[in-house]
Amino acid sequence: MSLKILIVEDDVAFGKMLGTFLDRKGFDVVTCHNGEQAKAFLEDGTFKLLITDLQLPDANGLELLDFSRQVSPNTQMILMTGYAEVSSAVEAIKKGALEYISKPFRPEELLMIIEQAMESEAVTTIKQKPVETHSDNAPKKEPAVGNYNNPSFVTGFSEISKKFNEYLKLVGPTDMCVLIQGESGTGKEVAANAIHKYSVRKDQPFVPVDCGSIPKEIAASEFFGHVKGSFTGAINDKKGHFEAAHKGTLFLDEVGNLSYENQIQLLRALQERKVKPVGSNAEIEVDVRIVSATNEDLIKAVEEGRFREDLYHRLNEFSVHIPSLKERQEDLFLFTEYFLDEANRSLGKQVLGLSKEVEAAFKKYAWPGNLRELKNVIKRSVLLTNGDFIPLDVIPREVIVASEKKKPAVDYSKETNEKQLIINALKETGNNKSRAAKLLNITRKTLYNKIEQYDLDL
Ligand SMILES: Nc1ncnc2c1ncn2[C@@H]1O[C@H](COP(=O)(O)OP(=O)(O)OP(=O)(O)O)[C@@H](O)[C@H]1O
Repeated sequence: MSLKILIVEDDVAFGKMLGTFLDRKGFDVVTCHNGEQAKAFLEDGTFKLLITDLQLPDANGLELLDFSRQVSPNTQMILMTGYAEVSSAVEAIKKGALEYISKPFRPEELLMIIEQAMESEAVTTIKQKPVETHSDNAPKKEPAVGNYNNPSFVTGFSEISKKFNEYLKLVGPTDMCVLIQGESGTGKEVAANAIHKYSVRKDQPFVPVDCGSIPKEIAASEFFGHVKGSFTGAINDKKGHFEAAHKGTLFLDEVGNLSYENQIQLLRALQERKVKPVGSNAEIEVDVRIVSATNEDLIKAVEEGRFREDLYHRLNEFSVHIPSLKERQEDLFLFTEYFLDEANRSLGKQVLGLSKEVEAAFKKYAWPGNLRELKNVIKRSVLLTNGDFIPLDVIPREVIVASEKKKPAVDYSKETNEKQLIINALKETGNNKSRAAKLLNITRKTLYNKIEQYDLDL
């Protein structure tokens, strides 16, 4: 007989993915989607482990915990929570839940908690059934589905990401010109789009313009349009980007690449809120919000006389620094999961996750190309992966070589600076107490005591 697990998850695809994963690992899994179904299963009294979402359409995980204690006292519980629900999770632990796991998480993390529980005999276990080998008749797996409110924008849960997203939300609804600064591939266009989506202009056009790729000779016609016959090649009237973005948002990417002459034209249009198409005498009024982005230091460009100071101040009514992937290291696996899901969907694949070796290499790599590089590496690897997990040999050489050069991770066993070590371990494990305790080489109970002793804010 194998260990019987009840999964309660209202996100049907995610529940199914977890169920399939654990089933393949040899557990006897039943998945349901609401509190009522869960209660009916629990009354049966045969489940050793209940893994439930905290928020269910008709119940709450804590309620299920109470219910389970009454009707099936031998059932242990793991709570799945959202980022902001840690206080309820702590309450659940106090009430006797075995552990909680913050979403989004990878199925392997859940497996680790289950295995630890089994090792510590918190869950009375009978041997698992043998793990299924891959066959063409194997049940189809659902791709991992994230838990994001907006399917195309991952906010991240590191402190720096939270702050950055807070800024986007605050400035979005205003009409301020925003300058987004950040390295290449960090998601500047995605952020500009988020600002647009947070504004009252959200149902109007969002027009992205790559200023780096417009030759300076035709920039005026690109921005302001032209009339037929105004220059050789102007065979028709053409609307410019300003007109196209009327009532919406114009996103000027790599704005630092505009020629000095184009900068003057742009400044004039912004000051007068009017544009004149090339070859026309008529001025057109435009109502456009400008969001621009740069990956160079524009202040330096101003100092060196390459960028006009007046335009810089005009564009920079509010500036936002977009963190590099290195700065938001804690979000690495959140983005990994998201891009994995995206790649699975676009390539028609069902890869479940990273192998342990790839996970370690990803952690050590510096990701100079940021999110774009991560996305590309994952898509390529998903394409080349035949099994459930991405193996090391499909990962680009540069990721492996660069990660091999790096020093090993911090040694958590040192007894100095205990509080900082605990903070680091919690950070490194995304606040997962079991894994943090393992890293620190202490029991989970000791870790909870230390958290209380040092008054660490969870
Ligand atoms: N928050 C996010 N959630 C999901 N995907 C993202 C996010 N940010 C960026 N991406 C993805 O990462 C890739 C790079 O993003 P984007 O093109 O916005 O970067 P960029 O900083 O504008 O790049 P460049 O400097 O080269 O213009 C895109 O494929 C985008 O979809």
